[in-house]
Amino acid sequence: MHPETTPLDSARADLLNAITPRSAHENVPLHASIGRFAASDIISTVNLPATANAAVDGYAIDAETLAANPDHLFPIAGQARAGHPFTGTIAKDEAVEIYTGAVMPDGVNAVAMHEDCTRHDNHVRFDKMLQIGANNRPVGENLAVGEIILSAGTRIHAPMIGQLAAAGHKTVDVQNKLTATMLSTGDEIIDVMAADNGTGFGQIYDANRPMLMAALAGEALNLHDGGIVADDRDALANAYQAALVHSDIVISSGGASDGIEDHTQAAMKMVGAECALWRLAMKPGRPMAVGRVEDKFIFCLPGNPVAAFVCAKLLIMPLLDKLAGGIARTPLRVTVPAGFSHKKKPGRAEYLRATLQGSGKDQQIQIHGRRGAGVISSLTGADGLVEIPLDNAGVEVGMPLAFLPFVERGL
Ligand SMILES: Nc1nc2c(c(=O)[nH]1)N[C@H]1C(S)=C(S)[C@@H](COP(=O)(O)OP(=O)(O)OC[C@H]3O[C@@H](n4cnc5c(N)ncnc54)[C@H](O)[C@@H]3O)O[C@H]1N2
Ligand code: MOO
Repeated sequence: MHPETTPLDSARADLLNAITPRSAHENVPLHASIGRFAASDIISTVNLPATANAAVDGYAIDAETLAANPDHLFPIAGQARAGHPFTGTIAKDEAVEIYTGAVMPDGVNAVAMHEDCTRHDNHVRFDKMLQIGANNRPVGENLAVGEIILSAGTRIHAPMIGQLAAAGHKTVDVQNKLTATMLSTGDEIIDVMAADNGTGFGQIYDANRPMLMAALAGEALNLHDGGIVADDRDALANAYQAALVHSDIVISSGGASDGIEDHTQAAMKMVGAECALWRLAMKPGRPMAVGRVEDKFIFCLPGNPVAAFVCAKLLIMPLLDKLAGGIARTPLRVTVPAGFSHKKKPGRAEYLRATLQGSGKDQQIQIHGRRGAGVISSLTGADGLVEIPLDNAGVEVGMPLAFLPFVERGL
């Protein structure tokens, strides 16, 4: 008998609903706000640019004077460079030599590129007509007073840091980091960093903890290394309990299923966790479990490394966003035709590792690597995941499917 499973979307939605976001926040220097969640709206108190300025190198004039006198040889009244504004006065029939980024002086309203002008000593003739406002960047073109620079809950990325710096913000009010402990379970698992003599018969190196800690490293988390715990329910319960003292979340991998050596369910009970989810209708990732202890969460990832990685990305990351006071991210889904066929029974969504091949109309999704849930090499070199929906009974070439890109191939 197959146990009940929950579709990923409804599991994620229910868990998101069950989360009360943390509200503590702190002020951090601008450069340290990368990857953090804005704690409040930041409204611009400035116009950017603050003054109209030239968008090209050339000559600034009054466009109406030029329209009335196309052949006029404009005397050059002076020079305006970025950081060196022209502060003199300009008569209607005069021009200013101007460079990109220089403040537009009073009395001119358009800039001609020098390629479109003919210079005669200290005069210039314009070879083309100009519209008022041509080649100048108006006040507030980038950002106007009163506009939102950043909404509360937004995850701060590099362009936002650029915009905040441009608007004069030295610090940002961000949500506090969550604290998480990552541990691996299994009698067969040994720590690659601590092993002097390789693996013994039947032993394997811990791949999940280094991989998952690396995957979560940029996620506004204080990450603690909870080490490796034996296949023993008391040891696992003790490890959960110890981690819960200082962590908002505990993430374990392995022992999530219900074999004789799978102790996560029992250990969660022992620490008083209420089972908020057990078993997802997806492959890989079926044994995934989530327990809740007051406002803290225990995430029990399946032991198979690909299953652990996929569950961390698709289920845990959005939950962490919300828990940290941010807007839960929804992965980008791009619909692309399948370049492969695949047999599958309805009732379980599948997330296969994939690459995008070809371009334009010929772009197709191809399966990357071998298929098992333990095959880490299917993740290395993949561009992303392809989702084969739960109800789908198989894939034929040309069938449109959702492709979920990994960040490594995003910009
Ligand atoms: N009778 C059934 N057997 C299994 C089922 C099932 O429904 N009925 N589910 C299968 C699925 S699906 C998965 S996924 C696995 C996961 O189960 P567990 O979470 O209990 O994982 P383990 O048994 O502990 O380990 C599975 C596999 O992964 C290796 N592993 C574990 N931890 C690590 C680590 N830190 N680094 C590298 N590799 C790790 C472990 O050695 C096993 O090979 O269960 C299926 N079985
Ligand atoms: O669904 Mo398992 O999670 O095949 O690896």
